[in-house]
Amino acid sequence: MKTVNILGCTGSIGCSTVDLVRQAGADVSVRVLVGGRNVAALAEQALSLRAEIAVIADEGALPELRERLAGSGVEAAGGRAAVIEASGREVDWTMAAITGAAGLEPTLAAIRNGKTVALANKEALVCAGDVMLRAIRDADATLLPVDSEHNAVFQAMADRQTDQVEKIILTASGGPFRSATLETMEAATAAQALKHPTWTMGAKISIDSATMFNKGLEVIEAARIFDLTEDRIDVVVHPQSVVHSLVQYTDGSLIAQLGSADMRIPIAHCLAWPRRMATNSPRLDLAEYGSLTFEAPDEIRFPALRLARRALREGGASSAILSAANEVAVEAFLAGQIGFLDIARVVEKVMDALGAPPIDDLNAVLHWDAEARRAASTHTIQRAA
Ligand SMILES: NC(=O)C1=CN([C@@H]2O[C@H](COP(=O)(O)OP(=O)(O)OC[C@H]3O[C@@H](n4cnc5c(N)ncnc54)[C@H](OP(=O)(O)O)[C@@H]3O)[C@@H](O)[C@H]2O)C=CC1
Ligand SMILES: CC(=O)[C@@H](O)[C@H](O)COP(=O)(O)O
Ligand SMILES: [Mn+2]
Repeated sequence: MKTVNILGCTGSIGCSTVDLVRQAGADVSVRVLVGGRNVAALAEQALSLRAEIAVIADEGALPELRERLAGSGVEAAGGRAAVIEASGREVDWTMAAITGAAGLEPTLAAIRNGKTVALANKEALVCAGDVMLRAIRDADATLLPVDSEHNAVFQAMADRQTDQVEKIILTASGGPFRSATLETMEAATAAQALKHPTWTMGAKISIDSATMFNKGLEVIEAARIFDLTEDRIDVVVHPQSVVHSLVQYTDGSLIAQLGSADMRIPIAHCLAWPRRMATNSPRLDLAEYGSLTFEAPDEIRFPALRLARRALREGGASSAILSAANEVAVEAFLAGQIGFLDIARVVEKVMDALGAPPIDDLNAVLHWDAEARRAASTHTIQRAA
C-alpha cells in the first residue's frame, strides 16, 4: 500500500488526484490533505478518504473545519506553519499542487523526506530552481513531472539514452487568443481569457495559458528538470492538445506522448510510476481528429516566451522575478485593474528594474520574490492609473 499526501487537494489537479486515489482503492492511503480556502471541499475529501489530517491555509476557516470534522477522528489544522509542517509528514508519495510561489516551502518540506514528489506546482521550480534541485539531491528524493508536457517528455525519454537527446519540443495549445488580433487581446476580458480551448484548469494557469506565460514557465521548468539549455527547448503551437510534447534524438527520431486532454493521465503515470495503473480517462480517438496541426508561436503577440528565455539566459533571480511579477499581474488582471496585454508589460518592467541578482538559498528566493511583488504592484498601479 502506498501512503500519500495531497497539497492543493481542493484545486483542479488536487481533485483529479483525489479521483485517482479513489480509483486505486485499497492500494493507496491518504495521510495529509492541504487546501487553501475551500473548507467544505477539504472536509468532504478528508472524511471520505479517511485522511489522518486536513490542513486549511486560511487560518480563519479553521473553526469551520474543526466543526465539520468533529468526532470523525480526522485531525484539523490551519495556517501557513501548519501547512508546511503537515506537508513534511513522511509518506511514500506527495502531490505538490498548490498554485504559485505559495507552494514552494510546502513542496520543499515534502522533498526533504527523501521520497517521491509529483510536481505540478511549476512556479516553485521556476522561482527556486537551484534550491529545489539541491534539496532533491541532498534528500535523495525522486521528482516526477506532472505537468502534461514534462510528463510527456519524461515518458518519451524513459529507458532511452538521455545523452543522445538533441532537443525537446514542448507543445502549446496557443490558448483562447491563438488567432486573435492585438486589438482584441488589448480589450480581452477575464471571462474570455479564462476560457481555455482544450483544458479545464484553475484560474491562474488558465490566464497563463492565454498570455503564454504558462509556456514560458514550462520552458524554464523543462530546463531545470531535464538539465537543458534554453536553445535545446523548442515550443510549437498545437491547438488540439493531443501531442503533449516530443523528444528529438541525435539520429533525427522524434518520440512523442499522446493522449486526451485529461490531467488524470499524467497524474496516474506519476502515482503508479515506475508501473502503470488503469484509469477511466477518455481514450483518444485519432480518427475523430482527422488531422493534427502545428504552427510556430508568435512572440510579438505573446512576449511571455521571449521573457522566459531571457530569464533563463540571465540566470540568478531573473526567473523568480518573472514568476512573482506574473503572479501579481495575473491577480490584477483578474481583479479588473489592468488590461490583458499589461500582464507582460508589467513583468518586463519588473525584470528590467530588478535584473538578475544572485539567488543562492531559500532566503534569497523569498527576498527576490517579495521584491518582485512590490515592484509589480507599483507598475500595476501605474498602468491602472
Ligand atoms: N490544472 C492543470 O491542469 C494543471 C496545473 N498545473 C499546475 O498545478 C498547480 C495547481 O494548478 P490548479 O490545480 O489548476 O490550480 P487551482 O487554483 O485549481 O488549485 C490550487 C490549489 O492550491 C490551493 N492553495 C492556493 N493557495 C494556497 C496556499 N497559500 N496554501 C495552501 N494551499 C493553497 C487551493 O486551495 P483552495 O481552492 O481551497 O483555495 C487549491 O487546492 C499550478 O502550479 C499549475 O500551474 C500544471 C499542469 C496542469
Ligand atoms: C495541462 C497542462 O499541462 C497545461 O499546462 C496546459 O498545457 C496548458 O495549455 P497551454 O498549452 O495552452 O499552455
Ligand atoms: Mn502544461
